[in-house]
Amino acid sequence: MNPFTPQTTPEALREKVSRVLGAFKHPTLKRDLTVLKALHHSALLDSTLHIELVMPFAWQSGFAELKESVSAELLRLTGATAIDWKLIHNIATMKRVKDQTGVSGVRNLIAVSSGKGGVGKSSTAVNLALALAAEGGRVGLLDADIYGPSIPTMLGTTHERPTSPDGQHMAPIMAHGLATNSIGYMVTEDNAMVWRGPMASKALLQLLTDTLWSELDYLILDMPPGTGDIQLTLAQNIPVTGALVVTTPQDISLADARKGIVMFAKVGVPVLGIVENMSMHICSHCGHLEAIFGTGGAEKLTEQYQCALLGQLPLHISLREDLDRGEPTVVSRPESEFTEMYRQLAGQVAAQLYWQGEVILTEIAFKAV
Ligand SMILES: Nc1ncnc2c1ncn2[C@@H]1O[C@H](COP(=O)(O)OP(=O)(O)OP(=O)(O)O)[C@@H](O)[C@H]1O
Repeated sequence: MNPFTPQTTPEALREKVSRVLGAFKHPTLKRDLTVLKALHHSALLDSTLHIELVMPFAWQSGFAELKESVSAELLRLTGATAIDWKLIHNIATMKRVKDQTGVSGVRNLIAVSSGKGGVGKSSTAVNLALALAAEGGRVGLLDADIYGPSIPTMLGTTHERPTSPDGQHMAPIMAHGLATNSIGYMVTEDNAMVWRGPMASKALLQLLTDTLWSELDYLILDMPPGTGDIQLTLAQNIPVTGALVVTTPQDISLADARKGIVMFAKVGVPVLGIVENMSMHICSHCGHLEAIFGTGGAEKLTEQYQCALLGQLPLHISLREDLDRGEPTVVSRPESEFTEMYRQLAGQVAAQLYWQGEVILTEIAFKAV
């Protein structure tokens, strides 16, 4: 036992640790760690301070910043010579649209949408899913973009085919640690193009419910682009927890993003916020920044609709090249500034989902095998 702290009781130690944790400020903490009851365990053993936190949303980056910011203060206050930190994620299941029953095994379903095609919705969905996993969540990705299922290409899984362990359900295809499924695994692109509205929506609902998702904290749904009947049907019938709208800063894209926000509002799906993709072009030769699609548009949109601007991603050739190779940036360049941006986005999405919603008790997950 450290000579400075022989008299520290477990209660007094907990109180000290709580006070320091409670003062920590972070963009993902709308209320502090003591309000969250995050401190699960603290003990001082052989001069080592053991701290165990339990968080209800994916928080690995926030945790790293916490350690960096408060460790010196904790060592000083407790007389410990080292800290053994532990973070456990027990991710909360949040209330869904109109109290719908969830998908078996899935705690939270996040729809990634866009008012128009080509703004980088699928790219965002893929990198966001991987970033949420890096932040500590168990994550799945469902490609619902029936007219252009690009997820298998982006994950390098185009040759995979789902298997069925019971002749009725599909086992998801695992890629870079994500549980995935896509209409692209089952039909060729030419076939997908002829699907009509009701058929497409039905196929997607089936894909969602007939996949044997393992226990997932977050299932990312890459929606078909646009705000037509299919999107409306999906938004109405899928037990979505929250939606993101991806846009570029360009006027036309913003006008469409606006339609997306209105569509989700109509069916009572909470919009977690806007993601601005291709905010700035970064030249791969000289690093020069250029606002090809204009600036400030998404900010205006978030002011108008009072929703959060969750992240701004640049337009950069390596982001596209990584996706074309089936090795998304978040996994192929984990130390890059782009990965950092996606991880920040993931942290914001996870936090926003938690703070904006209402926690429900996790249902006992049962698999229909
Ligand atoms: N930030 C970015 N930097 C560079 N390239 C990007 C970026 N975002 C997307 N792209 C590229 O732009 C193209 C279109 O992206 P993506 O398929 O994600 O768009 P989408 O909105 O999902 O399109 P659709 O609606 O047609 O499915 C892809 O080739 C992708 O690699």
